Amino acid sequence: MSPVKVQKIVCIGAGYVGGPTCAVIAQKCPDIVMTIVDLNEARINAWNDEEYRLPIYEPGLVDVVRSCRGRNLFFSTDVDKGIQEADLIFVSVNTPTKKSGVGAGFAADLNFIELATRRIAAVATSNKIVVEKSTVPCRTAESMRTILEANAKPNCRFDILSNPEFLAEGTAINDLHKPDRVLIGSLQTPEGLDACQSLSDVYAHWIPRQRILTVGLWSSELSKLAANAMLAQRISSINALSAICEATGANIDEVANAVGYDSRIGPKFLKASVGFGGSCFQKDILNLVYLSESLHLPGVATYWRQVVEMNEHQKSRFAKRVVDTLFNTITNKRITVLGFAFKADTGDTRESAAISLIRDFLKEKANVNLYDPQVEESQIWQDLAESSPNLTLETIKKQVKICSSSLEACKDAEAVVIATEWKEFKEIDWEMVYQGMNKPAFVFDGRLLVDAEKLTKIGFKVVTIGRGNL
Ligand SMILES: NC(=O)c1ccc[n+]([C@@H]2O[C@H](COP(=O)([O-])OP(=O)(O)OC[C@H]3O[C@@H](n4cnc5c(N)ncnc54)[C@H](O)[C@@H]3O)[C@@H](O)[C@H]2O)c1
Ligand SMILES: O=c1ccn([C@@H]2O[C@H](COP(=O)(O)OP(=O)(O)O[C@H]3O[C@H](CO)[C@@H](O)[C@H](O)[C@H]3O)[C@@H](O)[C@H]2O)c(=O)[nH]1
Repeated sequence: MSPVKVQKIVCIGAGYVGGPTCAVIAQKCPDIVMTIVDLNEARINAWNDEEYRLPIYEPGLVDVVRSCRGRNLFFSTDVDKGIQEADLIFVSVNTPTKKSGVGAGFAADLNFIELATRRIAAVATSNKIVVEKSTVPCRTAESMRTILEANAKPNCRFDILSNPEFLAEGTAINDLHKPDRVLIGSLQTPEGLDACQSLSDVYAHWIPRQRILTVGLWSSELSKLAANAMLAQRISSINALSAICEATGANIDEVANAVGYDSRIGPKFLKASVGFGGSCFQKDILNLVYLSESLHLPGVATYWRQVVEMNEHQKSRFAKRVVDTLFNTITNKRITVLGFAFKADTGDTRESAAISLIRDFLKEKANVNLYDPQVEESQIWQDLAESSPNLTLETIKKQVKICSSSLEACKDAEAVVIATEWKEFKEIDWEMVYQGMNKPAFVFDGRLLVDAEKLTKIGFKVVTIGRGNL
């Protein structure tokens, strides 16, 4: 046998990973036909939208899709046809934290992976390379292989690879064009190594070979969880230090800068914040916690769990600081929350710190004005309803007003809380905001975004994460 030259790829799952990743593969590999399939018809329709109103907001994505959709990039709901025609299948479905049953609240829900795997086995009529793109617990590839082999048609073989994705939302296109590395895990058998070579050849269209790391399957799966756990751990560490700064008069930016100058530590991912969000960090760490417990390593599980607990503490600590500073009550006061996405340059709200903040403000019976430049209104109502199950949506809508600009949102407010680091919040006409607010006018900067000294000169009382009150 020799490595198969990949000509047709299907990606199952047209989400935040499948969409951008495979659009970039199509852009960089004009000799490969790429089809992205999904059961969600509305999502596929949006990917095919004539005006390019795509289902996710990601800078640069529209240009990539525009350059190859209809040429060698296709979006479809016909999952079976996609599977049958492809030589290589990416499985890029969601793997959320389990909500019930064994491991609820920690383990990854692998139901979507299993359904996609069973579908591949049921409809494939030729050999396939099956690539785990989703983030999964260590040894999931083994379960996939068992399912595929037990249901394979005669003369139909499956080789399984792990190829976790490391893109971050908001910078996905740049991350895909110039990744730090591409990781491919395979069985170390001749067939496994051939499959690995086939996928490496796809990436080698635009990524230098020395950045394509090939390892064993289980190392690849675990490396993805490890990378996210270590990134999140840095944020929890700097956030823990931000609490000490607030109590001592040290400045977290100065501390992070001084610490990050050490080349063994490095400057990235040391930005203190109101807490990390996103669909991955919390989910993947809890997954690691569950894995550690299943392996009878409770000390290891406790260590990683603390990274998530610190994050929860940071979010509630910040909400409490708002209440404490506003003279211990925010009942009936108008609080403006700027930003609802979990970070700038995305419309994604999964695990966004803003959701926890607003939930806490609603508990205190505050009125909230909210503005985010990208998040859809329907998504905001859904997130707020889910986070405050004891309140009816009608009550929430009485307390929360979604505004169409920062200026509108800040009008008549007692305090502005910056929850997401959108660049436009830095550039607001703060003089005008000040004039329209009740006095004393407070700004709570949960993202180290605005120039606190400048705002103080205007007249604001500025409270910044990781700094004592000015
Ligand atoms: N979002 C990120 O930035 C990111 C980055 C790296 C890795 N990941 C991982 O990648 C995976 C996908 O994440 P995402 O954010 O793209 O999820 P997502 O929810 O945006 O997309 C998953 C898609 O899969 C579809 N799907 C589920 N089961 C299906 C099936 N059987 N057949 C066809 N379609 C099916 C869903 O309809 C959905 O559209 C997860 O495991 C996640 O942890 C995510
Ligand atoms: O110094 C920092 C850096 C990030 N954040 C916050 O951390 C969260 C996650 O940010 P980021 O990692 O940039 O975005 P994600 O899209 O969640 O990407 C992470 O999760 C993905 C899914 O697994 C991985 O592929 C990426 O490598 C990994 O960075 C966001 O709320 C950020 O605001 C901070 O508070 N301080």
